[in-house]
Amino acid sequence: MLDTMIDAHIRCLQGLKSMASGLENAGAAMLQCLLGGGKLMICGNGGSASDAQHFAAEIVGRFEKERRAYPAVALSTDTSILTAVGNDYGYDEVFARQVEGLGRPGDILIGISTSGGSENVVRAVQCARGMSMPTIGLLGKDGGVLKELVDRAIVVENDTTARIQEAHIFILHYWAGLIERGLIGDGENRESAS
Ligand SMILES: O=C(CO)[C@@H](O)[C@H](O)[C@H](O)[C@H](O)COP(=O)(O)O
Ligand SMILES: [Zn+2]
Repeated sequence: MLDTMIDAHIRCLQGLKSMASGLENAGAAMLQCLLGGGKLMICGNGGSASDAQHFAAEIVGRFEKERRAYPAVALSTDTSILTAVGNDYGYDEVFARQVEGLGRPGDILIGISTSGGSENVVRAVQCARGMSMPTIGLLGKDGGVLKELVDRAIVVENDTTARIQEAHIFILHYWAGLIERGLIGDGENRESAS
């Protein structure tokens, strides 16, 4: 069981090598957004909510280097907003409503969904598009409906949700490093103490 899982995990990550240019371009778009004064908004359900929060923490806090803070917000964190919007408008609206309230043109929305089909992520992307916010989908399986909806689709083509999630967090760490190196520039490239 463990051996099989490890082998499947490695195969899944190996598959990312063929996605190098798409991954780099999406990371560069996020870097330009932050350098231009925009913010990253990230949403997803369950494990993908955790991934959204993890990534936001690495942008607002830090990844590996000492630097100033940059703006990123995970849309799964405010329980008052989630319960109010979920209760009054339905769970499908919990992310879209926050995009409408917090998003500005020039921000980027990153929707994370292993199936590519979560309705609340779909609606958030539709809302962002209506507000001229570029959208990135970090997806799995065949990319689902979100693959056709987002400006940039990153699809981990695997059928196992856990393997997709493991690849997603790897990609988010790759992006965090790429973005951080771009934010710091060559001169101030200091390792953080911890
Ligand atoms: O972490 C896991 C499964 O590994 C679950 O919590 C999983 O994220 C949830 O079932 C999500 O609701 C799945 O949504 P999505 O990835 O299909 O958009
Ligand atoms: Zn999981």
